[in-house]
Amino acid sequence: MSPQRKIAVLGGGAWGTALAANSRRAGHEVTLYARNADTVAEINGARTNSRYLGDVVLPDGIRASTDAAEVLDRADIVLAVIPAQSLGGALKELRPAVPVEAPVVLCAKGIERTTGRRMSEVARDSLPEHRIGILSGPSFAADVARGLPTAVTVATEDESVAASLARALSGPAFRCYSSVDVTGVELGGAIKNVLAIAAGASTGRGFGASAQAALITRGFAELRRLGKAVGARAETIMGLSGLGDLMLTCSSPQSRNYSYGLALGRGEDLSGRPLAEGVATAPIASELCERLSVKAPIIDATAALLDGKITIDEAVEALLRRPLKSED
Ligand SMILES: NC(=O)C1=CN([C@@H]2O[C@H](COP(=O)(O)OP(=O)(O)OC[C@H]3O[C@@H](n4cnc5c(N)ncnc54)[C@H](O)[C@@H]3O)[C@@H](O)[C@H]2O)C=CC1
Ligand SMILES: O=C(CO)COP(=O)(O)O
Repeated sequence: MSPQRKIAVLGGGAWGTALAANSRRAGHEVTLYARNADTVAEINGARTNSRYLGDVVLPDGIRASTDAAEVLDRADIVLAVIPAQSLGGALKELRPAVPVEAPVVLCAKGIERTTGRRMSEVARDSLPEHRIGILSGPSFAADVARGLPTAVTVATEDESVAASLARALSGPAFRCYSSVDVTGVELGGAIKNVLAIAAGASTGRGFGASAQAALITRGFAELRRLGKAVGARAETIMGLSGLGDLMLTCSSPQSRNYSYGLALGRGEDLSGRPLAEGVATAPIASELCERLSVKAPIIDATAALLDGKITIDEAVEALLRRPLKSED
């Protein structure tokens, strides 16, 4: 076990709470910042976060607060678990309270809709003096909060910082691999959400398991091409944060993105659903592919579908009618 550190978690949703539970099980002092006073009271009192994690009981000793400065005071490691589209603004606001020595590990999966920036680019702008890391991989919050076995990747540009973060964040059932490929790790997490919406929509519409497998595999080819274009390592795209997370997210209704796609495919009402990061990431991922001349028909079709420009039937028909080509 690594020496005890103080870990400050920013964000009191499903993933922030699950990572706080994991950090506590790994033996650290853990504080958690949530904006909602009821959430804070529930975590500190009943040791639950029922809105996001049902009846899962959290380990003893997590101290939640609505006071970000108190949570961040003397932190050795900061886990930023704020949704992708809010991350930049939140970090800018919190900047004076974030200790400069503490690496800031970003745990959101998305691309900023208005700028096309990946999470590390967003954070470097908001926190220019801090070391920035990414944590990503196949990991449902409910599984991690319950202490079920999980493996993820933690990346920073500095190899020794990545290794030290992986040691610190690994817990009894949570295994962190380290990486220096920040771009690759964050890209996989963002794109798999878009592809999960596509897979869910196809299945929800009744196109069957073969179509779903084809979408996942050809979607993965798009991720590989995009990864190459932005300088990600092929091994990373093949790893936990790429292929691993794609497999998980595209195959389980536990995923909010896959479930969003399922509901879309079934023609259900989409209002008031839980966070599905792929909805905001799809259009900007499609734009990014176009800008980089990366062929990404599934990402493009998902963006068009979400925008109401085409129906699922039209999207699938257009994908099937593309000129035949060699498999690459
Ligand atoms: N839930 C999961 O299984 C996993 C989620 N993630 C990623 O983690 C990120 C967060 O997801 P969840 O925690 O699951 O979402 P969630 O919807 O459960 O919670 C989001 C939390 O962020 C808070 N928040 C929003 N804007 C904020 C701001 N400006 N300042 C402070 N707090 C703010 C909300 O109040 C809420 O408590 C997403 O990017 C998601 O893709 C990654 C791995 C697993
Ligand atoms: O990122 C996740 C699993 O690794 C969680 O996926 P959803 O956000 O689709 O629930």
